[in-house]
Amino acid sequence: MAQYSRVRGSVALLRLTNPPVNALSAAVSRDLERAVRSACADSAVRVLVLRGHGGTFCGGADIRELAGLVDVPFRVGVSSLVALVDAVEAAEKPVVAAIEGVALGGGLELALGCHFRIAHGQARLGLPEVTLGLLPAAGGTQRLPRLVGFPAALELVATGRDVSAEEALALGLVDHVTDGDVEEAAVEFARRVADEPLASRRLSTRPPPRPADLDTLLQVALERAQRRARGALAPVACVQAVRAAATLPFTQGLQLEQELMAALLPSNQARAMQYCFFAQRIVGKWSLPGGANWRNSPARAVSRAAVIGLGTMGRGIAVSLVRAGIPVVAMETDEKQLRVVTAMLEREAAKQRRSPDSYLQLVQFTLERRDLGDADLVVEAVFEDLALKKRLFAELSSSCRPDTLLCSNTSALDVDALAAATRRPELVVGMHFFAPAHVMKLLEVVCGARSSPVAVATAMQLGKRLGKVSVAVANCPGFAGNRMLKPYVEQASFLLEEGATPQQVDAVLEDFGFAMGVFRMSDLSGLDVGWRVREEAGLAGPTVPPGESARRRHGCRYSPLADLLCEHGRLGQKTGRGWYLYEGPGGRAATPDPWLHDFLDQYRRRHGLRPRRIDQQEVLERCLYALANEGFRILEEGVAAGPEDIDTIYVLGYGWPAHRGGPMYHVAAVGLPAVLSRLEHFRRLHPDVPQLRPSALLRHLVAEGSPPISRWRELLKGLRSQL
Ligand SMILES: CCC/C=C/C(=O)SCCNC(=O)CCNC(=O)[C@H](O)C(C)(C)COP(=O)([O-])OP(=O)([O-])OC[C@H]1O[C@@H](n2cnc3c(N)ncnc32)[C@H](O)[C@@H]1OP(=O)([O-])[O-]
Repeated sequence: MAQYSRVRGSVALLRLTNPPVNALSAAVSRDLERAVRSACADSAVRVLVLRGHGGTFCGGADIRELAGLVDVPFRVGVSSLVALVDAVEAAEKPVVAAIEGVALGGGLELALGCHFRIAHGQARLGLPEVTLGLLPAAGGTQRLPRLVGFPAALELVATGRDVSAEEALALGLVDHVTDGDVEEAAVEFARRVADEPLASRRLSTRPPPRPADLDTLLQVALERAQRRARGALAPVACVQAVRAAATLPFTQGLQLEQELMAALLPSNQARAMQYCFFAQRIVGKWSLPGGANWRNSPARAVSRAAVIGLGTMGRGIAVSLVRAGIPVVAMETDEKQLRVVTAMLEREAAKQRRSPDSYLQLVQFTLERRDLGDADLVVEAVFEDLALKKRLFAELSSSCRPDTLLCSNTSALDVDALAAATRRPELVVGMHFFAPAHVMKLLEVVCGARSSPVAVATAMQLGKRLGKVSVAVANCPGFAGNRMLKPYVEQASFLLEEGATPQQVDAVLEDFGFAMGVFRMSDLSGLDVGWRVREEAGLAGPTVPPGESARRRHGCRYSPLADLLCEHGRLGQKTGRGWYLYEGPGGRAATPDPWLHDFLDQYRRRHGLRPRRIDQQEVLERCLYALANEGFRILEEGVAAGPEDIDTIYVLGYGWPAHRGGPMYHVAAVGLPAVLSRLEHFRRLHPDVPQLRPSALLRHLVAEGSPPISRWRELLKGLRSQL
């Protein structure tokens, strides 16, 4: 696990070995500590270089231990790591960290215990513990501010953001960056510093920097963390721990860090976030009914891509591709959009500290379909209109190379219908990005009935290359994410009919931890999007069969409230009014609108609906259980392979709070029998709402004694699966 060998006579080279990411399990930490002590005791050794095996320094503490998934008490992992970092820092001989790949979490804390840090130019460094519901508890919150100052330390610890080697150098986090061999550079560096005094290099003994505005800075950071945490405990604890570095001596700061960690480690929030971490890895292990899977189906290389349509979605997709270094041919007729995408690329280049040209030269704008001919993969991102898309796919099928993959960014339309319009249905898949596509981490890969393993593998792999988490789902209206949104939005609308207000419903959902309540979200994305879909489905507008009552469709309850707002020209933020009032068209600040409240009153009167007081619990249960119930149906039909897929989609694509794990994790945590009983209760009260009828899978799981969520995937394999 950790060996040392002597190189160039007096340099001890320690190699941390625990593939795939050299995680510091309790055993590995202890082993490395022993190796450090023996190297220090070796009189032939003057200086130590610490590196990781296989191109990675260290991915941090072993999350499986912290999450209680292996048979090692989590506190043992923490204390072994603390002891290791302390031993490294206390060494009487200089220790140089040679960082390549990543130094994350406990891995960076280990590097902070070293006296010098050398990084490869491509390395990434960070303290992502907060994303696991934890904090850096091997001295990271105390050493980092002593090295890089409070503003940077507060930001890095509370957000978990990782930085490039270049940024790390600018922050003072590393001493030197090399684009050559990091081990060689570190050994060279070590020989130069072998005789340097170490006192000032031990961060625990350094006084923390004290800028004049430190108190204000700490207060602002705490308030910001509280505001942004939306109920999550870890970001606030992170700031409290870093703040201790300003007010307490090192050992007492460390003590507080440990106490905060002891509170976070066994918390439900940390469990939920660690579940999310593993869920995001499980979803990469896709399989298809014929036996093809992530292991046996290699992806095709994508060295040139094309994007059709540079509207909101296409622009973000093009930027994502360019950022990943993939040349893009972008087809768009509207010159205004070309200017927008150019400006976006310039901004992105500045963010990544690259020259604008390095990005702009990767994009070729065109009006001609023949220029797409050479692409390995085309992503269509035109208007959401099935007939238009089918025409386009038919044309692409004749104008592109026969092996070009044809992908659609549709968010709900039938991928099989698009495939059927081509002469290569096996090379058609859905690639459903989420807006803004260069920011959002989720990609739904929609596998059509005829999509080939290579098409699925290539789309999944491309998503990963773009820095996203790809989730494979089967083709059905709305796929997994948008399909589950429908009953959720519907319940919210029914609640308005029954007496709630948009701000009441949103406040409950935002208190739960959603980035945005359902009505604010609908105003942001535009009410007309759903209106168009409902018109096409014969639910709204002129296509509704004559004689259909306003509040019923196909014998079931229907709320026309959103349609009525659209008819009043209230399309959301873009028109300056929707469920809320905004400063003007394009405004962002939502305020309650007296017009809407009058409108709701009149609507209720017109339909003989007597408003009643609706409590928070009912809002939460009706909205969230209806959504999760649809999730069970999706699992039952095999549209998604497991609860981890649905939870990943909701956390990364729909603002579901990670500290609550995702909709399926949430209902499992509440208890399936309780959820079933509440759904049965609501179903009795609303017999004309089919979405409240508990799904067969939920009933089945309850009948089986509510097995833990980690077993559902296996149980589902016995059911019909499209994946
Ligand atoms: C104690 C004091 C406080 C300290 C706390 C910490 O350090 S908390 C930790 C703070 N650190 C972090 O939060 C960093 C978490 N890790 C990452 O961000 C990424 O894994 C990566 C960037 C290191 C590599 O990305 P990549 O795309 O190349 O690879 P990939 O992501 O697909 O993973 C490959 C396999 O490795 C597994 N695995 C990974 N890390 C760990 C781990 N620490 N542990 C255990 N396992 C880990 C992962 O599950 C997967 O297993 P599978 O499915 O094959 O059975």
